[in-house]
Amino acid sequence: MLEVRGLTHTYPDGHVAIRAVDLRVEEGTLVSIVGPSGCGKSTLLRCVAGLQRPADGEIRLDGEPIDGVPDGLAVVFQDYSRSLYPWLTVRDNVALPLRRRGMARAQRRAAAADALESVGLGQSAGKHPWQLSGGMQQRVSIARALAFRPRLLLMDEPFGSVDAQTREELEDLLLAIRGRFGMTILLVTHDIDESVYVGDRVVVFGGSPGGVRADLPVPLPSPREQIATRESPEFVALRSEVGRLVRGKGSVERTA
Ligand SMILES: Nc1ncnc2c1ncn2[C@@H]1O[C@H](COP(=O)(O)OP(=O)(O)OP(=O)(O)O)[C@@H](O)[C@H]1O
Repeated sequence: MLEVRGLTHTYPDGHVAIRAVDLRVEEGTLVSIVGPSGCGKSTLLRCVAGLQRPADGEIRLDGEPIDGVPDGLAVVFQDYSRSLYPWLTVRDNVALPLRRRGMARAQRRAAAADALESVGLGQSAGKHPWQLSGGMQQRVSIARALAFRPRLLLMDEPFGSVDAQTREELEDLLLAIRGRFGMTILLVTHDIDESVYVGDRVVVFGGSPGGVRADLPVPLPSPREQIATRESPEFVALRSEVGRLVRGKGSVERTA
């Protein structure tokens, strides 16, 4: 369980990016966070990741306060090209964080191979990132995050740099991974359709300073399917509602 209470973050220049954010996420839930540019989504994620210390409020993961980067947490950012080391093989990129955690060599290789298999890149372990397409490189970033079996996976626009078809493949990969590993996931996205398609809940952020405008359950059955799910009346209705809320129209509600 992830609990965020009264979270406020002020940058050193005095800018208050988020104010009094409350959020509770049950274990194994995938929460999509959407909202207009600049409303503080990444700020929230960086505070939860322990990468920046909030001015006020608290964040607890399974009851333990987050103060610094917690164990069992992995982050995937949009810019895979800067997060992978070009001089290392795909296998070594995935295994590197395991080495830093003191895992023995044989275990590292096995964990990296398993993680690469689970993102469909078992055959590419010996290649270098620059030999792979953008979508494949982002799969490597996801494999690296999965390799040490995080309890909490934070993703900041992870599919923002790939083409539309690859994006759909990665969305389905994310759902498959969540089904297999069962970790809690916070996914920041600009894409309203994506927020509904992958989410168990959609949290709409807005305002300045940013805060939670709405927290909506996603009443769509699983498994989801790119065409049938997106055509369903429930999907269409929720996507419209989220769209209105993101644009600052529609009633503010917290229903999840
Ligand atoms: N290091 C910083 N110093 C000062 N202000 C910052 C800093 N980083 C972000 N901000 C400001 O804080 C606010 C929230 O930024 P943040 O990046 O969290 O928003 P966001 O919702 O993730 O935006 P986007 O969707 O465009 O990525 C913005 O007004 C931004 O300009």
